[in-house]
Amino acid sequence: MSLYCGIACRKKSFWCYRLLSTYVTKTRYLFELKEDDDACKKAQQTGAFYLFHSLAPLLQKSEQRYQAPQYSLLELERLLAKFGQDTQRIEDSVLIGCSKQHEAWFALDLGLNSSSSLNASLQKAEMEIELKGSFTDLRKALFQLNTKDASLLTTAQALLRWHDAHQFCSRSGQPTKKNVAGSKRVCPSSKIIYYPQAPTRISIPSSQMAPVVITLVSDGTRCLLARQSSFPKGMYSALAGFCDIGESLEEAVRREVAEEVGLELERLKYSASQHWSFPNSSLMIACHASVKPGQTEIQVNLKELEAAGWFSHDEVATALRRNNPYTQQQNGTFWLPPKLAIAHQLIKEWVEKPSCSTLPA
Ligand SMILES: NC(=O)c1ccc[n+]([C@@H]2O[C@H](COP(=O)([O-])OP(=O)(O)OC[C@H]3O[C@@H](n4cnc5c(N)ncnc54)[C@H](O)[C@@H]3O)[C@@H](O)[C@H]2O)c1
Ligand SMILES: [Mg+2]
Repeated sequence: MSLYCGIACRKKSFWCYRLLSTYVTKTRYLFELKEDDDACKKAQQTGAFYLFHSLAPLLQKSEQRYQAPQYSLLELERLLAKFGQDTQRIEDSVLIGCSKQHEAWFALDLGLNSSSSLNASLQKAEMEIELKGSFTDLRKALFQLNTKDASLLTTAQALLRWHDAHQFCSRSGQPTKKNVAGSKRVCPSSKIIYYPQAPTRISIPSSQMAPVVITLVSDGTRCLLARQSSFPKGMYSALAGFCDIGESLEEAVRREVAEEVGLELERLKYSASQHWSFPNSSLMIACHASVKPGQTEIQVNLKELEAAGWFSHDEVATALRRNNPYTQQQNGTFWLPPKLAIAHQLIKEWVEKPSCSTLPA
């Protein structure tokens, strides 16, 4: 087993970006902004903002086409000042993506009640005159926008709507606070962390199921297994991760693999699903995926994983035969999740049919 305990070279950020594909570096850059408020605040300085009013995006017409204008932080601050608003309102913005060159994109709704500023929301008509555009119902706007803007604004609206609906903790009743990127909200009193989809974490049994993708990556002869520090000693599993709001399952699979081990997928194929209760209700959606031969160098994201590695067919088939690893665990022996876990089913499926035919990712 060639186990990479990933040497992440810290260069201003979590990883050095050499050798990683554009897609992987972009994914990891966004992961960093979601995890690090200071990094996200810094990204706002050079980023671009899309504007909404009561969940309707601002569109401007140029020639016969509509486009969604972007504003710099400075332009936004000037606009707010012009209408007597403090710049605190910018704290309501959410991270929605970035360019290949790592220009971060944010969305800000000027019409929803602000949880960061005491100012009232801005009047729609006045803003449209000032901005020479119109705040347009998103369903209508989707017919007028290019695919990139349509997808970005759909994610933006979902995130802005979620934050607007989760201003208070369902346990303490206290106001919740969003992180700079808007990838979560925390209640300072109950310490519950809310993620865009469902309330999660500690003690609040979620009435919803958070969608989670779990992927067994193969390079044709080996499969990729990983472990978190929270796993029982010696246990390795497939890569798993919560879907982000606005994401398709395929996008979530590709993003999670890029974030966690720095690999870009070539193909993926749905396998099965499972309800999973730990730590809260999740809907596990399991896939097989493959990487291009020769593009198999793992770069472990040490903020998420303790280790990851490629395991041969024989090693995994042997591990599957270990029926109760807790009693049989010897030093250096790795073992797999229990039969009940869909990770076990995925791995067993791969051992029985190593070349599960997969579809383009
Ligand atoms: N049934 C199985 O075979 C199996 C195998 C592996 C993992 N899992 C489950 O999959 C889930 C996701 O695995 P992971 O921890 O690698 O996820 P992950 O890779 O997304 O990392 C967890 C992080 O995601 C963030 N996050 C985003 N949305 C979240 C939400 N709705 N709830 C909680 N955290 C959220 C948090 O920052 C959290 O620390 C876990 O609950 C785990 O129990 C199940
Ligand atoms: Mg994970």
